[in-house]
Amino acid sequence: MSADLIDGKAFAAGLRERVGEVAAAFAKAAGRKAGLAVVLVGEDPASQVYVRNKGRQTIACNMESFEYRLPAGAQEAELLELVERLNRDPAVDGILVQLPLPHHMDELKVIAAIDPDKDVDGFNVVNAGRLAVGQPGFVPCTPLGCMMLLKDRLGDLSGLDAVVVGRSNIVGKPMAQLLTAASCTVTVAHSRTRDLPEVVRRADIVVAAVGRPQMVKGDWIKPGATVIDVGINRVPAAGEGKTRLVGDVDFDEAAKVAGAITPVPGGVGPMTIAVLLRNTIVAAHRNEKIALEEGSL
Ligand SMILES: Nc1nc(=O)c2c([nH]1)NC[C@@H]1CN(c3ccc(C(=O)N[C@@H](CCC(=O)O)C(=O)O)cc3)C=[N+]21
Repeated sequence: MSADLIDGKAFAAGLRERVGEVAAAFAKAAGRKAGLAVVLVGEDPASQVYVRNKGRQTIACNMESFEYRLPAGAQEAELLELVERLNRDPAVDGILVQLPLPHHMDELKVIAAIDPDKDVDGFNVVNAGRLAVGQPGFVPCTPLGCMMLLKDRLGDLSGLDAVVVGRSNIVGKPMAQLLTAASCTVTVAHSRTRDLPEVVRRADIVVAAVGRPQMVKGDWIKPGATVIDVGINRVPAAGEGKTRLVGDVDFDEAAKVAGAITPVPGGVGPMTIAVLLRNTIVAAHRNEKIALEEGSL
């Protein structure tokens, strides 16, 4: 391996530290802690682990965590009612409804019900629109975390060729907009892109977010490029019933060619939750009309 490792886990720990300090000062100024509400529908074991981790980290950052669980069979109307209640609750600054939802629920409808100024996931169309036109709003946590890692590594990104592999609403599209706003020349590639390896080989910055284990190969990477791997795929591993996590990039191959690369786990994943906490403390300052010092996060 010749690439430098981009340590998302360490960067996320530093970000949580800063969020914790800002949140302590907020609690003093506002006379209450900032609050994040997380809603989980159903009993998916992986989702339960994530929700528990979010709650723990929220509390560790001097904020209040509110957890709500609905059974997998709950009606959509029940969830919408809960979201409305959280919208009105002044102790709640941020609302996250864990996705995916059960199939009988309309995710777009549920996300649309969240007050855009409490939508710390940045999934509401109002926040997508704000990002598209460059207004302040909430930016989805995973792409914002990727941008933080890129700027920390590369500084000014202007003029660089960036290729985003994947066009989802939660990663690919907002990622492309953030890179465009940072003056990169951006290509959005996906499963139907012709000669994908050739397209990726042009990139100074590769962001892989397609959800296909180890799809991006070493010979797709321009020597010295910066590779951000958003994929989190659980695959079978050696040993009876064993599994392991791999990204969308073939790490061992790509690390021989890239200038820098994020690992999975320990790369983008931990950044997602740290940025969620960052977005929540930003929301709290806006809700209480307390100024947040530029550069304190
Ligand atoms: N409304 C909503 N917002 C989300 O942000 C959201 C969601 N729904 N549904 C599920 C996905 C998934 N997600 C992850 C967050 C952190 C890690 C993470 O910290 N991963 C660790 C490894 C964790 C492990 O070992 O399983 C890592 O990459 O190092 C992974 C995945 C947020 N999501």
